[in-house]
Amino acid sequence: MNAESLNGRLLFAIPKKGRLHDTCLELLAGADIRFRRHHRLDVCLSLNHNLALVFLPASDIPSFVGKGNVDLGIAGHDVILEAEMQNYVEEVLRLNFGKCALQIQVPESSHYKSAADLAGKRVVTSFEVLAGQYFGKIDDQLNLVGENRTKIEYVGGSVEAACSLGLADGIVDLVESGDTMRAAGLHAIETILLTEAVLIKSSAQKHSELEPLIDMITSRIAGVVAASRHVICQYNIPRSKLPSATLVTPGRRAPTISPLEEENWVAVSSMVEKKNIATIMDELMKVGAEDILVFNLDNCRV
Ligand SMILES: Nc1ncnc2c1ncn2[C@@H]1O[C@H](COP(=O)(O)OP(=O)(O)OP(=O)(O)O)[C@@H](O)[C@H]1O
Ligand SMILES: O=P(O)(O)OC[C@H]1O[C@H](OP(=O)(O)OP(=O)(O)O)[C@H](O)[C@@H]1O
Repeated sequence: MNAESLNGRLLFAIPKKGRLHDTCLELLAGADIRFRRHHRLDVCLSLNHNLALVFLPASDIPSFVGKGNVDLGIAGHDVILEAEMQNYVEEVLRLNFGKCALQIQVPESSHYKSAADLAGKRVVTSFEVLAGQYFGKIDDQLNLVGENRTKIEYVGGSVEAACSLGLADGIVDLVESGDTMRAAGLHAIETILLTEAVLIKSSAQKHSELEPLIDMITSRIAGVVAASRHVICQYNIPRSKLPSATLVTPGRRAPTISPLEEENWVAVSSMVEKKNIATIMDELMKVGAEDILVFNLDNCRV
């Protein structure tokens, strides 16, 4: 492939490894963006759209999109803020994965109870901008100046080892399950930010001839994301109990109701949020539903 073969193509940046990579590939498959990635090659042409995928380090994607080097990308909300690209990229769609929290953590054995207790101490992090802004405000409130201000040290990884190595009094890092934090003998004392993966485009992208393709990709990915959040719930119920059941499963517009061969019984089918399904099934049983079945959705446009 040469540079000319990219001419006129939409460039779509995808994290090349790490936490977001696998789910991004699932989204591309769900959006029917086909490609063949050659071993060790980070740029590849789509086989069925006028676009090329660019596999980049997750933390570089906001700057590539913000500076207009690529048109579209998937990145954590956290790294957009860390790269200070929030005014240069537009967050088009929240993607409902890569959810975690940027938290201030200290050794469980320490006496630090809040970020203010750590002010003036040593904090190690890969998020020096966000940590710097957060502690900067606290330092200002406490009128700390010069050497007395909080010392933010950057490390590229293994942040959680910093306290036990004696390099830090506290750290700022991402937490999802909390396993990494607990394994390192740390606990969280404050949350700086909640984050998830987002689809981003360059703010300068408006009115480009690529806009229709961006809109189509956005709509396809939105469909895959919506499908992952929902299930189809189907059940049988006596017609007389339908009013209470449809309060439990109102559907997006309305539930689909079909007559059964058995007199006075109907089958109901309705889209519901996956996270509520257990409670919904409990409620449906209480109002007299039977034969409750739940199906995953592969894809949708809602
Ligand atoms: N434990 C986690 N659970 C969910 N999402 C996470 C988790 N850790 C990180 N993320 C999200 O994934 C993004 C990439 O994190 P990852 O740990 O893969 O980065 P990385 O290894 O530094 O990637 P790269 O080196 O390629 O930049 C983070 O910016 C965050 O948005
Ligand atoms: O709360 P948990 O579920 O344990 O997740 C938190 C860990 O996940 C991320 O690192 P990751 O495992 O992606 O690897 P990295 O440190 O190499 O970036 C993050 O930096 C934490 O170390």
